[in-house]
Amino acid sequence: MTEPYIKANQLSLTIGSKPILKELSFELSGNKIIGLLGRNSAGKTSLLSLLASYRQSSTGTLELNNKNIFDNAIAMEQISFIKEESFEYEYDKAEKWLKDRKDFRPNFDENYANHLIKRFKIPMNQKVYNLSRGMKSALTVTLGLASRCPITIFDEAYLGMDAPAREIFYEEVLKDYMEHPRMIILSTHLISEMDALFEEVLIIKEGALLLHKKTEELLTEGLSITGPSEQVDAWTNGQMILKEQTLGHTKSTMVYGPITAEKRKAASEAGLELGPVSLQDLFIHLTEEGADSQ
Ligand SMILES: Nc1ncnc2c1ncn2[C@@H]1O[C@H](COP(=O)(O)OP(=O)(O)OP(=O)(O)O)[C@@H](O)[C@H]1O
Repeated sequence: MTEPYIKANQLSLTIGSKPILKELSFELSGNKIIGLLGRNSAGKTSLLSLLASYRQSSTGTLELNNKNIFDNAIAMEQISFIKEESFEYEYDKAEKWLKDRKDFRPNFDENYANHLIKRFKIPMNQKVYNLSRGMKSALTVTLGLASRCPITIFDEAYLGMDAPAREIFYEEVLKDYMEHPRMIILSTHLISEMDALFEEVLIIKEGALLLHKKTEELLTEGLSITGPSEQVDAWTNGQMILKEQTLGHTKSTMVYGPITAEKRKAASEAGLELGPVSLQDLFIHLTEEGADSQ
């Protein structure tokens, strides 16, 4: 199949009178791992539900390879949407649950599924509703990874897992993506553990798209600058300031936005210390009430 190309144009979702998603326009193309970041209630699940055709947008368009996604059987075959499930009424054993689903997934790799079952130690002879929350997550994640759909969406499906299990998940996402490239979209608000996975990120805030950038580019636009307060203030004047901390006469300020080579040179000439900012820090401060990106 050709590499996926998703285009959203002025995409909005209103439920009742509540605007949930507000005129989002973006393009996602090619095989890559994409992070969809947003605070609680930002609209991540709502956006992913539109992508997976679980919902129809109120206005705007959403296309896969230039065809409307909603009600499009071809698009449906190419998208796998994995989210945390409570499975309250899932009385089948885990092995039957997985078997019933794999038949609808043409790229499903049984050997790989078995490998994941062993790594996550999923008790496949137990009834699904009886599995622990972490094992339910591991089961859905196994389905998502082993299905090898051209567009695989994980909507915080790994939240129920403990730290070692999440580590396995991150390792497997990366390893399997390298061997079988596809578009993988991971939504999360737990960024520090996952930032190394994302080639690009979309950040949504209160239903609107705050930014969509390559992770590398985003990270070069965040900078912490430390030194004598007056000099730091002079240097950061005119920059978008995300955070300031002062200790005695020393100040550390986090800024965001394009920084010219001359400005960097001026900082080193003034003896100011420039340091990187993590994706998590950028996310926290860019999505704060009152903050606005450029
Ligand atoms: N069916 C619905 N009816 C009314 N409001 C809804 C419905 N579904 C979602 N919302 C609202 O839309 C907003 C976005 O919810 P959504 O689940 O998409 O956010 P999220 O970013 O995935 O949040 P979280 O990280 O907490 O899971 C929330 O305010 C939520 O209450």
